[in-house]
Amino acid sequence: MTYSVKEIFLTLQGEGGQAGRAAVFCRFAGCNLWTGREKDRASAVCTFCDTDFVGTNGPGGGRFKTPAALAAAVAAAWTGAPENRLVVCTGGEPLLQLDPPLIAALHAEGFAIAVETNGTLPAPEGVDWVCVSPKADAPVVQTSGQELKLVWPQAGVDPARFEGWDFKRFFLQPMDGPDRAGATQACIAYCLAHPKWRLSVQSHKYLGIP
Ligand SMILES: C[S@@+](CC[C@H](N)C(=O)[O-])C[C@H]1O[C@@H](n2cnc3c(N)ncnc32)[C@H](O)[C@@H]1O
Ligand SMILES: Nc1nc2[nH]cc(C(=O)O)c2c(=O)[nH]1
Ligand code: SF4
Ligand SMILES: [Mg+2]
Repeated sequence: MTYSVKEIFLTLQGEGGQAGRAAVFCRFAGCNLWTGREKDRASAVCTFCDTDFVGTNGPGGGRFKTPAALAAAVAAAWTGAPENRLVVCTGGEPLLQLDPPLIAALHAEGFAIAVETNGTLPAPEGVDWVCVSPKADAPVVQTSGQELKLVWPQAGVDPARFEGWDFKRFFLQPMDGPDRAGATQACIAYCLAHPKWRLSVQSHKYLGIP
């Protein structure tokens, strides 16, 4: 298949349990919960998205005709020493496009593969790190993985809803937007009262890195 990619860039993972780790981000174009157009935001299933995932015109983006071509572009973005290579497949919704041939090609380039997903599609075999971030009005089918990272507060979502799911760690990530400061205070208070949950700050936004 042809893969549509918005952008490919090297940075530090800013969020969750691998925060601080160097990674190539492969941001796939398109999402099943929002068109990405502002005029559709209010009527979308997911209304708080902080990301431009429309089109293939970002740095390193494009349409890749083969898994090997996309894996080579990811490898070319890795400029550090060869060990501990990590690619974070995000989007948009990466599980609309990440398929077994691409997983094989990324592994062949020496990468561990992480995904950031809304959980509405099953993760294929072979993904090394699954981060599910549930959205209030979108049924989740991927209820296991390395981390569950809930953007919070989300109207009508009690974190306790997810506590029986099969994840190694549970994170609350303050919702960025007009009241990020208030969301951060609410997440801190929740984690102090419910120590199953840890705080995930979007550290890249404070550091001024991508
Ligand atoms: C842009 S999404 C792409 C991956 C996938 N579609 C998903 O939602 O998990 C990447 C991460 O950013 C989180 N995110 C999106 N908008 C956010 C916001 N306004 N504040 C905090 N986190 C946000 C998502 O929940 C997800 O964990
Ligand atoms: N540095 C950095 N870390 C991230 N972790 C998840 C991100 C995403 O947009 O999926 C992201 C991102 O966009 N930048
Ligand atoms: S599911 Fe993810 S990519 Fe899609 S609109 Fe929501 S946060 Fe953005
Ligand atoms: Mg982001």
